[in-house]
Amino acid sequence: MRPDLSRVPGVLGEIARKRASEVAPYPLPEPPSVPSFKEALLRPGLSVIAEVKKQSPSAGVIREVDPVEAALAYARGGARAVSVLTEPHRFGGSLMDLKRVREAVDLPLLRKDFVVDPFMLGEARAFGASAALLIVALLGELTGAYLEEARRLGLEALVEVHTERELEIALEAGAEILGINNRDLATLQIHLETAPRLGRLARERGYSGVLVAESGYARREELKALEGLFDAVLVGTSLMRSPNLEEALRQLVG
Ligand SMILES: O=C(O)c1ccccc1NCC(=O)[C@H](O)[C@H](O)COP(=O)(O)O
Repeated sequence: MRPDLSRVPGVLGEIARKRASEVAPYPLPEPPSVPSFKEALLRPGLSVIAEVKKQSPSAGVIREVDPVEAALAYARGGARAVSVLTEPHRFGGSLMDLKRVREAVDLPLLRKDFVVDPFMLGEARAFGASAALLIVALLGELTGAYLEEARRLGLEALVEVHTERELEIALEAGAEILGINNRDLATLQIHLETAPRLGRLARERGYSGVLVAESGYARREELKALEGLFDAVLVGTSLMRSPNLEEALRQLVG
């Protein structure tokens, strides 16, 4: 049940094909109990998923940081969930980061990686994630099958789209937590009107689940376009660039 990644363009394709080449199943530890990702995002007001992101293809090296320290600062600053990068080559993440953050904070954790094999879902659950990211641009028509496997494992899924076609696939697959990425993961270009546009379209198509806007947010006024439409926003780079993560988060959401 692996997607065909041969025609996935740009940076996204390079990262995904590398991750696919590395998947080698091994015995997984007993999964810990974890809090609900969805329930956390549905609390009143715009929820923030704060991302621990040491580096990225678009920003380069962002911050040398202990992921546990960053997650604790995010928790103090009011984050409702923490996204932990586990992709090692372009983001400097690891499953050990996820495990250590799980042991340090009570918030629900999102495994942020490029899931291209069902085994990566079992890893996410075993190392303490409440949810894993499923990128429709990678999984395509397999999105529904990966969603089913996640549910079987007791893992929630943030199903991420960037285009109208990907939105249709996500809705067809039965996504309950829908992420709309302002960033084109192939070209790295960011357009902040993407999330509101596709968020409105999702609601017009009858989607009543959780809506998450992702990427490119740095200032509170940029979040105004999300109010009344989105339940949550995922923010990484602008927080990680701030001298004080807790303060930056408080300023962002007030
Ligand atoms: O961030 C990148 O450069 C990137 C490149 C290729 C694939 C994915 C990438 N980022 C993943 C994300 O979407 C972001 O980490 C997340 O939405 C937070 O975005 P930001 O607040 O702009 O760091």
